[in-house]
Amino acid sequence: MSVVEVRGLCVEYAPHGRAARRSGQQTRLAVQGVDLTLERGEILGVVGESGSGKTSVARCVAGYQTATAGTVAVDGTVLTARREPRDRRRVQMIFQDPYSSLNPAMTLRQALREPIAVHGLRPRQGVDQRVEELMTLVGLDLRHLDAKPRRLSGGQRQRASIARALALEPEVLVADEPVSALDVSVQAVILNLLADLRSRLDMSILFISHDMSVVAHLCDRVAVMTKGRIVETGPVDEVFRSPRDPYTRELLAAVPPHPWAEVPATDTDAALPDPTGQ
Ligand SMILES: Nc1ncnc2c1ncn2[C@@H]1O[C@H](COP(=O)(O)OP(=O)(O)OP(=O)(O)O)[C@@H](O)[C@H]1O
Repeated sequence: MSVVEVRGLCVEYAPHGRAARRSGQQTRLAVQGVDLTLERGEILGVVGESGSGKTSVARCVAGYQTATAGTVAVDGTVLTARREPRDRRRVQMIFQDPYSSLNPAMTLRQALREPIAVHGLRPRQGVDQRVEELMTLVGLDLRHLDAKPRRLSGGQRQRASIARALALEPEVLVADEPVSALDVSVQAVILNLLADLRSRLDMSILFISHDMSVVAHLCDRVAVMTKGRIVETGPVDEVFRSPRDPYTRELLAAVPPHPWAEVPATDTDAALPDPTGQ
């Protein structure tokens, strides 16, 4: 059984604010009947230009957005945006800007302890050990435990937001453009971390990106989205070798090879100067 099954998903946005309504702005159909499946341990890329509806699909899967029509099932159970905490935990989202999931006032230790404690995922005496395990899992040095997010580099912050998502022991990670805001040298490092988490934890990942070369680097399958619809789905190498849809061909033609595509996957982020000065 697929770990995520999306059927006939539609998302409509009403015009926002009185001025928009007065000026006769129409309801926006951002997602128009999307079907998707994510298999266990798979990384599925959803790729398309800005405004194609990728984030709206991602938010519905993670339970941040109410669908106008259609269903999202996780492990065969249909979940709406109103989820019980137990179900909300099953799908975790990471964002382009890791600040959006990290409280600037909290140290990493506090940020990682909190979800474990709130959801009662470890007995009290096991929480600190779990926090350290999570730091190690995402490749963060334990000396950063008492740092606040602003003291970290962009790559370290993204690692921390991944650790926080993993603290909830999700079955699925939804990653919305998680490397788009990072320096090119750090992008490959975070992509390799996601690939590593998939192999080590058998994690299933829905990976949203506008960048075909990033998708080619990381994903097993790709769904190509434009104007709220999926126009092509298939194994990444097949879609790249012989794209069937004209829009996919257009996307591929527009993308130069990524600067890091040939770079060996060493941990360049860890080699950055330590912003905590320690
Ligand atoms: N909260 C909202 N209210 C109104 N319209 C919205 C809202 N969120 C998204 N939209 C519109 O819905 C369409 C799809 O947006 P969405 O963010 O899902 O696409 P995207 O492919 O992820 O684009 P981007 O990469 O720019 O985020 C766009 O036209 C966008 O302007």
